[in-house]
Amino acid sequence: MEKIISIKNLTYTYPDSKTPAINDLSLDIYKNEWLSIVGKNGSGKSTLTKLIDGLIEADSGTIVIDGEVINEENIWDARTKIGIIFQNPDHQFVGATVEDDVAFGLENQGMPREQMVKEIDRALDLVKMSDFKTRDPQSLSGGQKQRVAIAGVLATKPQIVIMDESTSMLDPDGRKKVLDLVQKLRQEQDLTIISITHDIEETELSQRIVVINDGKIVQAGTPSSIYDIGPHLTKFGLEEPFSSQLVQTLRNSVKLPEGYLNEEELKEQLWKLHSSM
Ligand SMILES: Nc1ncnc2c1ncn2[C@@H]1O[C@H](COP(=O)(O)OP(=O)(O)OP(=O)(O)O)[C@@H](O)[C@H]1O
Repeated sequence: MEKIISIKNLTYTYPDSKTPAINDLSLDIYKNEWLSIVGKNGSGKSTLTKLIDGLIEADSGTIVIDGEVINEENIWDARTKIGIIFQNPDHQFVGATVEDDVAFGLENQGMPREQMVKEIDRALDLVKMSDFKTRDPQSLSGGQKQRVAIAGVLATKPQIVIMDESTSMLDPDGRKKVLDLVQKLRQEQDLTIISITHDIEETELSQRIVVINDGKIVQAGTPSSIYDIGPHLTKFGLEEPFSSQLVQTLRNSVKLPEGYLNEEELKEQLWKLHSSM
């Protein structure tokens, strides 16, 4: 597997703080993977994002993006490879219409008008929002707003998309739709997804989870292996996933296979039990 980001011994302490927000953290992220970074409030997730995107500079350690050690000279080039989708889409809208909004990142790149129109259409088509081109972004639902925000990011053709609590303001249905879309785009557009969240439920579609606490990685593994530590997640200020809690409770009365079961697997097991009764 090819690395797209390689972080080594990264440490950062805010100027007015005594304890490091990121503390000797090392992490490799691979091309086309979906990595979830989870941790409670204040664990260091946003600081790590800011370091990766070059908004702040580490006190020590290195970040390699797409083969280049990041420094003051090449950070702007590295940033063009990264797109960030934030928690509250209202804070990212700058245009009066959906298409103006998607155009924003492209205008910043100085793209000629004709090519820009094509790119906007392509990006809106990818997120199935072409019919909303002339709408005021503020008039859209939360899920639609996030799809437009994703289009804005995709239009600039990043290799890496960082989702910073991007679905935390959506209802369960809106959240599922956005996460399914991200999964599809990851596969079709060969993107690397880094999703940052304090909500473990949001990580099911990712391939790997790292749990951070006090600026350090305290657990890493596949979603099943992380969900499997169930109640121990509370040690890091995280809630045990609902399906994992349910499985623990059901195990007291029915026989279920070992290990973590996701919702689909649990449904299947319960059907089997039901039909054998
Ligand atoms: N501008 C700042 N100045 C000083 N300390 C800061 C600043 N921003 C964050 N911190 C501290 O750094 C640590 C990590 O914060 P960070 O915002 O990275 O956490 P987080 O995991 O993103 O939290 P949340 O989920 O609440 O967004 C915390 O102890 C926080 O208080």
